[in-house]
Amino acid sequence: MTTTQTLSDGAAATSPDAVTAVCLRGVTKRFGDVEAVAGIDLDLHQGEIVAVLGPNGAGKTTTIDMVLGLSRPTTGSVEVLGLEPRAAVARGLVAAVMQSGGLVKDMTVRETVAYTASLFADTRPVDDVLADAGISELAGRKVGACSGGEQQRLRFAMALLPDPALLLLDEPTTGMDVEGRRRFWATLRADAARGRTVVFATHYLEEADQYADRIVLVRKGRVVADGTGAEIKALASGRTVRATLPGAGDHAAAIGALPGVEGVDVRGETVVVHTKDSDAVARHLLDHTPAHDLEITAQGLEEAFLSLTGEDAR
Ligand SMILES: Nc1ncnc2c1ncn2[C@@H]1O[C@H](COP(=O)(O)OP(=O)(O)OP(=O)(O)O)[C@@H](O)[C@H]1O
Repeated sequence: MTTTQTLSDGAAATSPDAVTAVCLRGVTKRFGDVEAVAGIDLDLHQGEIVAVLGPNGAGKTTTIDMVLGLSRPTTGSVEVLGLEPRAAVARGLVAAVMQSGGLVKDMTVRETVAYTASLFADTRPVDDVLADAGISELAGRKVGACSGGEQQRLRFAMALLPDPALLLLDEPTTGMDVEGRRRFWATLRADAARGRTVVFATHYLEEADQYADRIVLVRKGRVVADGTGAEIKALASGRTVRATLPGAGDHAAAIGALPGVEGVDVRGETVVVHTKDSDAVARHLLDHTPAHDLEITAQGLEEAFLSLTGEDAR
């Protein structure tokens, strides 16, 4: 897939006159020979929970860094709530939870949050953000004694201090257990209902599908699909038809020419066909070849993701 597939306007929670939370226009970012972001146009709306989904090296972190004003695009423009990213951050409108760094092991959880609060002119009460992040009971614990998931929730508490209109999260639930994850998303969902825009980067279609209103799929620095979880899954709703086929090699070309067929693998006397129209393939195999023992399977979520972002994605 080389062109962006815009499947919905993603504006369900938005009134027509709402300010766009994040606006990217023709954004590229180069590091020497590497084009980490290769031309992204994107509008994210207030109150949306958006997953930026893509494999390693797709450009997710680079894009988030530009939205945070940590780096500037090579070309194009980034606006956050109508402002230049650094101006939006300086006003406390944007906060982020990144994967690592930013914590002092010898400080307690409460000291860490209180210290961060002291850096802002105006923040929410420390106890409130500890409670929202589900770590009130850990307040007196040294950061170094907290698990990875607990440290991630501590970063989340710190990010909630300025009550940001836009919250950016890079792999937010790494290390969290099931209950921690559930609480985390429940908090984010409640905040989004009050208008906070939440953008998170993830490798997992399942997490994106479960928690995001909208999934922006990136691959090699470009947006390759943009829509709800159901829409993204439908894009890759192919099936696999497997059959025993004596002389499979002689039939491969004809099978490959059938409508909807995306790939044909011949492994000895077994043929494996990836297709959007499994009925047509099954009909052809049974009517025009000596195929037998047909099996038709639907693609799982992870396969759908791989077929949209893999090397052979069209
Ligand atoms: N500071 C840098 N210098 C050189 N290359 C960089 C730099 N930062 C990122 N890259 C490259 O840009 C590309 C995109 O990286 P990025 O970290 O944005 O991907 P990602 O989608 O966040 O990946 P991951 O899921 O692995 O975190 C990669 O090829 C990466 O190696």
